[in-house]
Amino acid sequence: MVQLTDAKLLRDKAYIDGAWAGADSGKSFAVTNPADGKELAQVPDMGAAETRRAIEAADRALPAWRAKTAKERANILRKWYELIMAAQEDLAKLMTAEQGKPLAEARGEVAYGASFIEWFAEEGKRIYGDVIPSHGADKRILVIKQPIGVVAAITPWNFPNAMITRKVAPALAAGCTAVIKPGEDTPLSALALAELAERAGIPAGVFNIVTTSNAKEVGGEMTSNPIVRKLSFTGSTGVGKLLMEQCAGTVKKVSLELGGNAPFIVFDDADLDAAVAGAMMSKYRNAGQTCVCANRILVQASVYDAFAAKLADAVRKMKVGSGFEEGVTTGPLINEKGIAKVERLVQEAVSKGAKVEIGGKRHAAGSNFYEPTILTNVSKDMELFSEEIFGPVAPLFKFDTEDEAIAMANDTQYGLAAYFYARDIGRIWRVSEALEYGILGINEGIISTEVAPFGGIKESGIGREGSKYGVDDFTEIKYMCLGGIK
Ligand SMILES: NC(=O)c1ccc[n+]([C@@H]2O[C@H](COP(=O)([O-])OP(=O)(O)OC[C@H]3O[C@@H](n4cnc5c(N)ncnc54)[C@H](O)[C@@H]3O)[C@@H](O)[C@H]2O)c1
Ligand SMILES: O=C[C@H](O)CS(=O)(=O)O
Repeated sequence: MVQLTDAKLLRDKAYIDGAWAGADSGKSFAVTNPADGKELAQVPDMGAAETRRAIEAADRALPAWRAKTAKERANILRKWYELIMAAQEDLAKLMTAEQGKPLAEARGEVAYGASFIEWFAEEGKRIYGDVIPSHGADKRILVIKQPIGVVAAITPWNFPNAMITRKVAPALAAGCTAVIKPGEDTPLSALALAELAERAGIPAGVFNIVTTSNAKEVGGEMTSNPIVRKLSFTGSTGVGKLLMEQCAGTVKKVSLELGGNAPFIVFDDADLDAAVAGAMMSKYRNAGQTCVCANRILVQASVYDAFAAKLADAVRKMKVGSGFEEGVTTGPLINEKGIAKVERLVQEAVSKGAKVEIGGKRHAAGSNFYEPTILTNVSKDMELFSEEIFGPVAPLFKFDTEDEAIAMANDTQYGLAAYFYARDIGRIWRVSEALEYGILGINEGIISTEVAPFGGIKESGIGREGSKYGVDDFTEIKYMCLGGIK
């Protein structure tokens, strides 16, 4: 069990229409610690009927919530932000227990997640419209923006707090109401957010959490129910495509934050120490389980050996173990499926000639732990060039020219994040404009912040989260033509 200061933050019921509820069937499913497999809690295993009730509750709550002024909603959201930050340690412990990331990373995610609530509480007050010069002397043209309505959100396990607040904060600030299905591996962080939302005064029905091990059934209700006007999804590209198809039947607006295959390019004019520091942060954060992790490290031939040696020195200093253990940098992967994928990709690369410089196998700390790994002598025909690794594995590819690096970097159906290290200003502009990605880290390995637009192109998604752009996805534009004015 997790020892919390505020025991009420560990909730084992779903949250619908302001009430803590079990499944109609009475069924529940286990939430386990990926570090040791121990059960943390049982949560309700809900289905379509409960999801429908949550959607209907959100619909009933919508008129009063959207009728509040932006400032009234902002005051409530600000209170939620303050309660989350006051509970940061407990929320971090819950997250490390159910997701595995080191406690320091979990604390960081809680603050990152809360920053979206802080940011959008203010942005909700700046959802401006337009007065447009009229096309007729007897007419006046106005444009207003209104909340899109009931929002359904489906979120992943790798950031079980921030991927929820990154959607719910702009939605609620704009006057929408929301129903969330969190990842089945990590529902406790979501339920703790609901407990704090209730304490903050977010009215019943405005924010609902449906827990389930049957994502297909709950998602099927979310994507087909006509009351839902918007689906916001964060997860794999494959599931994103499926949900997008399912939303077509009722022409729902969709926002998709999907998979990545980030290139991390080190040019011969890079500051190699800075590049190594950036690669460590980008590649190994959350044991490599982030959508913006460096997935392919591309190093110019003349600096390849020097970079590889420096990176290896840094990786050797990493510590694998439980996220609660002091000094641990790399926790467990989320489950057997996740670690089996990493194992498959490494073994396939080795079978085609890759050399394991460091790591390359499961760690003795437990069945879900994988050694931080560096592979050299890798090539484009290996599956890890095209597939998202989602583990602590850094394949170092070699290139000769700038054009070759850009071609390799863009040789993927993904387009979320890309990184490169260089100091020549002409190169920085040429490469920045040539890379086909939604986010660039230039001499920087950590790029995520609430003030900037986060999102991808190609098969990495649709829409942006965070920044002044993030609220647009939760509003509809209405054009008003006032006639009869003489
Ligand atoms: N772009 C981003 O911001 C971002 C952020 C985090 C994770 N991701 C991506 O998510 C993936 C890892 O997360 P994951 O393994 O949880 O992804 P996933 O797609 O397997 O699951 C994501 C969510 O979708 C649900 N889901 C799965 N199948 C479903 C279905 N048929 N109908 C409805 N819901 C369904 C899951 O229960 C979970 O809540 C990676 O590809 C990663 O790149 C992207
Ligand atoms: O995994 C995807 C997250 O969006 C990563 S980040 O926390 O936003 O950098």
